Amino acid sequence: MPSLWSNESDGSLREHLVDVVVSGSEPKIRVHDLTRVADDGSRILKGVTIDIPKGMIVGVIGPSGSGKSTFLRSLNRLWEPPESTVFLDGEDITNVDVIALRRRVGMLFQLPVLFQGTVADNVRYGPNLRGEKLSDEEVYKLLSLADLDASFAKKTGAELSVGQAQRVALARTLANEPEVLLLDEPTSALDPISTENIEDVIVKLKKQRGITTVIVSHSIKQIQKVADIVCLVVDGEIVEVLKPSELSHATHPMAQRFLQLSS
Ligand SMILES: Nc1ncnc2c1ncn2[C@@H]1O[C@H](COP(=O)(O)OP(=O)(O)OP(=O)(O)O)[C@@H](O)[C@H]1O
Repeated sequence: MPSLWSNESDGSLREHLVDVVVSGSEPKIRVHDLTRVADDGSRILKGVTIDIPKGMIVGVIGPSGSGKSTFLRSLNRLWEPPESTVFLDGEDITNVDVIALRRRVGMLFQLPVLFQGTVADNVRYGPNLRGEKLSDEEVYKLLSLADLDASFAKKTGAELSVGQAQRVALARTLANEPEVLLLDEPTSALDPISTENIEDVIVKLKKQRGITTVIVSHSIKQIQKVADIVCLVVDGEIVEVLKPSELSHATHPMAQRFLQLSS
């Protein structure tokens, strides 16, 4: 159960991480002993413990069915975690109003689902719910942040490619000014160029806005491109935390096998 701040069993891991972690600062997200038991008694997550530093991009990789999505969904209560297991800025998220939480912790899925209406309507959706009306300029700015030009504002979902729709979904999420982005295989349905666009935007958001990001991906290449640190999940546990450039150093046998097959 590695923590980014300390790892009793592996001093070298701590050394590896010292230069990417801002030592001493409060983590943006703290996950402590998070366990999920399925109805049949099997454990989907087994005591996951990790601190996610503010402003960092954390990649989550691992074999299919290892619990990556369940972990991600627990961070904004799409799956309700037990009390006192997930904290945002030190506050137990089960005590935070769920709508407010999901504004602060936005999420993007594998396939974008746009609401009826235009792209601009979609981008305005969240602010509208709060009684805020975004100007055209504000909509264009959000589209630009997601690498779409202003001409998209009037289009409808039916006129967009999946990659463009995913960027609209991202702009809609960004309209809520999230502090954290959860990305669940956000490019697995996209072509290589759309994939690159989204990857570039993820890195830009970190640099320009300091958004803390957790990205689940099956692409080692993608994780190496965008992530600052990588969590290897095997059978409901985070078995290793590594720098992207050091993935080949993974020691857990299943993690090694997964990495060999994926590279
Ligand atoms: N609501 C649920 N009820 C029971 N079991 C579930 C539920 N959701 C997920 N599981 C099981 O939990 C395990 C982990 O699922 P999860 O989707 O988190 O894995 P994953 O690592 O994201 O997989 P993939 O890479 O294939 O998306 C799987 O065995 C899955 O069948």
